[in-house]
Amino acid sequence: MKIKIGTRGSKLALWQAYYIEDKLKADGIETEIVIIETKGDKILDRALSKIGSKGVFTEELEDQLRSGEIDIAVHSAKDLQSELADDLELIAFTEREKIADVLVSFNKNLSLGSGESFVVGTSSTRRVAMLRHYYPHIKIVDMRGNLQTRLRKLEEGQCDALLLAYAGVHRMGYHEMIAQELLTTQFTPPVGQGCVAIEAAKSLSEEKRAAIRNLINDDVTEKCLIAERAYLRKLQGGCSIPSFGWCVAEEKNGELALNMTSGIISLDGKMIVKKNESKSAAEAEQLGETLAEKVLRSGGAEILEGIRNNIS
Ligand SMILES: NCc1[nH]cc(CCC(=O)O)c1CC(=O)O
Repeated sequence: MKIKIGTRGSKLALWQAYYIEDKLKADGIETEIVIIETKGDKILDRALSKIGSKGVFTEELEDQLRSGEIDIAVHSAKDLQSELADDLELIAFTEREKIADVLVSFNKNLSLGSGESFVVGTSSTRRVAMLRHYYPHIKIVDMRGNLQTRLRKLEEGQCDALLLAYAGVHRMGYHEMIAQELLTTQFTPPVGQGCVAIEAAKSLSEEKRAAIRNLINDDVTEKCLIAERAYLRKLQGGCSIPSFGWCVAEEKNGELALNMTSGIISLDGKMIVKKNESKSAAEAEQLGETLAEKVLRSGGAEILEGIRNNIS
């Protein structure tokens, strides 16, 4: 059996693809990595929220899944749309690593809470809004591009620090530049952060599908991701909406219990809705949906409408 692994060409994407490849190879499966450039990789001069359309980082990969050019596509779970086309599915989720956001800088003494004002580069609407909400004295500059591009901009002095996901920083080996790990109570992560997901066409052979699931999937992470993605789907927020959703699993009396915190924040950081709820792992999907309903009912719908008017 040979499994063809499709991936974007960024260093982070390649790290993830090799990570998956290693797990398959360890079981004697033959693999091939196919690098595919997406629209999101090509267009670097516009804010992502302005390119706007769904799937700018996934469309080309999905076309090749359908044609059988590749068997699986490897993604950061965070970058995936909440709804996939009917002929595609997510067949595995890797065990999640630390989900926090981190402040990365050449100056390790920087801290958001110090009261000192400095310039943070980020392009994530969620991070911008949370900075405005919790740390209004911080100046923000828009910073797109892959991790290496952003670090170069940091080096050139376009900002004093970057706000990034620990997972990416760790995978790229920039660990020692972490000045501060942010509190998850403030910077609650977005749906999927820290997890690698495997996408496949439903037409993939059962033999391959089973082998991949068996070697890659972490059952506990999968439950959490099902809840988180149900939240995102019900909220109808794309990846450019500053929503967040983080589900944690815990063994309780021999049963897996899920606890999830999710919400949405206005772009200016002035309004934030955050809700928490628990359910059994068997009700993962309902957990996400219930939370979305709660968030929407408690002011989330108004925030979402404001954001839509602003972005379009
Ligand atoms: N949107 C870019 C992106 N997609 C996945 C990661 C990091 C890895 C992860 O969260 O799994 C990053 C970089 C970042 O947000 O700092």
